[in-house]
Amino acid sequence: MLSDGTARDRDIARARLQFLENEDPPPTIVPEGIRNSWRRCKYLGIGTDEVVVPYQPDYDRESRLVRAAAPIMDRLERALAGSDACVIVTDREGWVRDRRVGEKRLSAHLDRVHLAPGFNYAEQFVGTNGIGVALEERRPNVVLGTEHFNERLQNVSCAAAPIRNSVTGRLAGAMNLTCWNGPSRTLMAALVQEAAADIERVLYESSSSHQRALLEAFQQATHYGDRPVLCLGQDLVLANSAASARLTGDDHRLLHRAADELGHAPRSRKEVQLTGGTTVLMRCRRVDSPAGAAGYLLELAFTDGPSDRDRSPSGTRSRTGARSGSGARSGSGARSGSAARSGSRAERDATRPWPLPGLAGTDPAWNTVSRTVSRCARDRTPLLLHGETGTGKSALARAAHALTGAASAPLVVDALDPQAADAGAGLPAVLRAAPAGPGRALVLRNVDAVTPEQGPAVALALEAAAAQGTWIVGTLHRAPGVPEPLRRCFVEAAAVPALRHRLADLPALVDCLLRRIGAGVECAPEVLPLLRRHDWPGNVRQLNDVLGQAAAGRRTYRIELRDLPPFLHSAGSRRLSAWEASERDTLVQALLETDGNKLLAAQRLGISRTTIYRKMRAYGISLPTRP
Ligand SMILES: Nc1ncnc2c1ncn2[C@@H]1O[C@H](COP(=O)(O)OP(=O)(O)OP(=O)(O)O)[C@@H](O)[C@H]1O
Repeated sequence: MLSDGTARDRDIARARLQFLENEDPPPTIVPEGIRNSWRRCKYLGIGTDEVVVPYQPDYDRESRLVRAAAPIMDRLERALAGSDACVIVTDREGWVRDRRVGEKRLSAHLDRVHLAPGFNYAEQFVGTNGIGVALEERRPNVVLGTEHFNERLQNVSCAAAPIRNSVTGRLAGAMNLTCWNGPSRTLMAALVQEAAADIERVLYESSSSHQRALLEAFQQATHYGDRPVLCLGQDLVLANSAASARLTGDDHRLLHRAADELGHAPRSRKEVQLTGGTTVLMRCRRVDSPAGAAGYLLELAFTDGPSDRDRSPSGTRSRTGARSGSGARSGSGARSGSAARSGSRAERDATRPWPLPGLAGTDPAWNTVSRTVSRCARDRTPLLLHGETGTGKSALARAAHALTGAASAPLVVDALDPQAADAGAGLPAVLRAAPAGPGRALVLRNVDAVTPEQGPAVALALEAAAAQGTWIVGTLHRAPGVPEPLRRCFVEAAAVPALRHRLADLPALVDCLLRRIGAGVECAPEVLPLLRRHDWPGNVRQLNDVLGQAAAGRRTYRIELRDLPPFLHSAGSRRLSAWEASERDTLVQALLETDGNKLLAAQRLGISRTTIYRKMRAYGISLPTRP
């Protein structure tokens, strides 16, 4: 830890000022983690001289995290009594849940900068700080004095470490130690990491015996080698990277059903056809815990459709499916384990971004599908892309085709287009008329909408185009939907991940889509967390529409919470009637206009405050508190 006057502090302070005036921070002076955080802060337009953070005084003081952290916080409070140090625990969104301070002056200072229970210290509100960086980058870090983005935090230093739920692998919160500038940074970092590990251990011990049994079985099975392993419990899915890269959430359900059908045989094998058409041989073992059957451990061997890495140099054709871990939204914990240990080529490839022109994303499943589509475009391998609507199937084909240096864009034909789907020879005729030859690409959207009558003629037209060198791509929402005569037209298949399964890509996608919408349009910092809460059934297309409409109707230079459509402010899972949807929208509008003040909103709508609370609960409305 350095005192205010050290040369390093001065250099960092100077680099920060230059950075604020648009110079990139010199890597020799500013550590990489800090540089990256400063860039994120600048992108989000975070203030540098005022601490303005959301506050929610009503939170669960008995949450699992708070209970797990309590004995560790008690111990640290005793150890740090009278010292110039403070320990803080936050939840995974950065809300401060507990704080213990050694001495009064530091306590008063932290109150002034709102580093106190009920306030949110995520990076998107306060800028570079230990808690924010630990949660954003999911790793321990130290932020010293002038490295803080906000000037008001520069007379303290902090070390923080993420707290993970070791069963699900998910982030649970962060542990942070803050003190006046001065003490040794190594000690701070070591102390905070040890405390985070202790909380993780308590969390593990408080998990169910089913979950612990599954995790143990999973760890044993993945300890050696990198064969695909999947563990399925009632509320938990564990997959190593070799399995998660090739299975979708629907595949998990199929495999679960197949395992159930095997009954109670201690070890058995079964062949299962996955949603992408690939067949997998699963070896299944039931996992028991002291409380009964916990779930299944499946060791998988993909018996057809070798993946990228198995493709021989002589050009043997293959089928691939790609997707990252799954099911997190359906109430199951999902994690990818042993990626570091296994390190097969497919896994390493998945972590390497594969940028395509005009598209954003670096999620492993997105990287894998981008790489597959590019290879197919280069080799003219007919490809079937499946994934929910708006995930970017046509966009991928367009971008990969452009990357081959082709002069013309792909011709996109939609089998659902009434003209193409015309009962006469409509669709086959449209396909036959498409310009064909090397350098051309033909995308047939909604392949599954081709009628049985049209199927044979459409297959012939696609084969004829492919024979002339045209790259053929088919898109549809669910892989098994390809009608029989058309199956033979496609040599490879790949899954495009849903947006809710790659939410880490959200900031890059928002950035990319806003650039398309127009120069200078940006989002207020509190917008991204709200976008992250949504499921996005319409995927990137829906995100694009929401941003486009919000940008068109924005009242200031940037998109604010109140510019977003009301459905984003509510998290209800039930389908609403038209009347209910309109009631919810009116409620959200009133709350936004009164800055979340329920009393004012109730008065404005002529209803009681109790009613407004009840309706907010019923519709799942929770407006982030505005600073
Ligand atoms: N990774 C991405 N980066 C930027 N924009 C994207 C990305 N993925 C999709 N989009 C945009 O989202 C919109 C929808 O994409 P696209 O039409 O390719 O979806 P799709 O999966 O083919 O949909 P459908 O199944 O309905 O045909 C397009 O505007 C596209 O440019």
